[in-house]
Amino acid sequence: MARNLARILRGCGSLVPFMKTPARPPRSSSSSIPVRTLVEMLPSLFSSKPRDFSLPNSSWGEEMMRLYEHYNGHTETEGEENQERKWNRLPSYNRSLKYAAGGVYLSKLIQSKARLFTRNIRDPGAAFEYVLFIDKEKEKCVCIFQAGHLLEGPPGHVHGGAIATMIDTVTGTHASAISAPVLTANLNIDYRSPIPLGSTVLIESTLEKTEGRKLFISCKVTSTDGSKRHTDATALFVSVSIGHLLKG
Ligand SMILES: CCCCCCCCCCCCCC(=O)SCCNC(=O)CCNC(=O)[C@H](O)C(C)(C)COP(=O)(O)OP(=O)(O)OC[C@H]1O[C@@H](n2cnc3c(N)ncnc32)[C@H](O)[C@@H]1OP(=O)(O)O
Repeated sequence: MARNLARILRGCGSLVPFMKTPARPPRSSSSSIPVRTLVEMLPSLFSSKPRDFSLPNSSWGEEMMRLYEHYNGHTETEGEENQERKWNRLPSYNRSLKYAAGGVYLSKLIQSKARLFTRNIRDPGAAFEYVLFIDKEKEKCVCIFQAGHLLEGPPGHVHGGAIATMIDTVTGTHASAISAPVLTANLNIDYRSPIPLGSTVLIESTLEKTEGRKLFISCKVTSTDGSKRHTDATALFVSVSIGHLLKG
């Protein structure tokens, strides 16, 4: 039993930042974790509160904060029929453990060290700072994205791969909110104008239709005042079983 737990926890080294890890006692052998240490670690493994990356931090600029405050819990009236759209913030964590299905899958996910790479950069503001809001009907998502200096591609501008990452993340989170788990089957991107490094932009996604396991989502990236179109995209997500995810 203790040996099995040790194996899971070794494969789980990336969880350590979330645990109140006691000072490591001397080991009797290089490959085993003392049972006492395991017992001390277990409660915090399952009760630790992960950091919600969608909450403001000190790196957020004025525009990011202004828009965050605008969308957070905000209700908009739009269209000729004066339809109301209420925006709800989606929390965002850097690990999948929270979404694990339990049993055999839980231990496999722990061993896989699953984590979301956009939420895995330690230096706040250095790369992907973003927060997503979704409407109650789950037809639309809006993301406020501040692009940090590590995302440079063309001098002074955001790398196209980083833009693709954000589009995949926004549309993928949108699709997951409707029918998790999903995988991206297809992503088409038109880059229309470069995004200045350090700027804040809006990424909006719209659910176009669903067909069986398929979700078709469109996406656009604009300046925050809407005057400049940076990028257009369409994405297809296919909802899959957890078994499909694990078999790779
Ligand atoms: C609140 C929520 C929070 C969540 C937080 C998480 C945030 C995460 C955000 C980050 C998100 C990051 C997300 C990522 O980065 S996901 C990582 C990148 N994506 C992948 O690695 C996916 C790899 N591909 C596969 O695993 C399989 O091919 C999939 C699962 C996609 C389908 O294999 P499966 O065996 O299951 O199904 P099927 O082959 O019978 O196809 C089913 C249907 O789909 C149609 N089809 C398939 N492919 C294409 C195609 N290319 N164009 C057009 N159509 C396509 C196909 O014709 C069929 O249609 P129909 O005949 O039924 O009409």
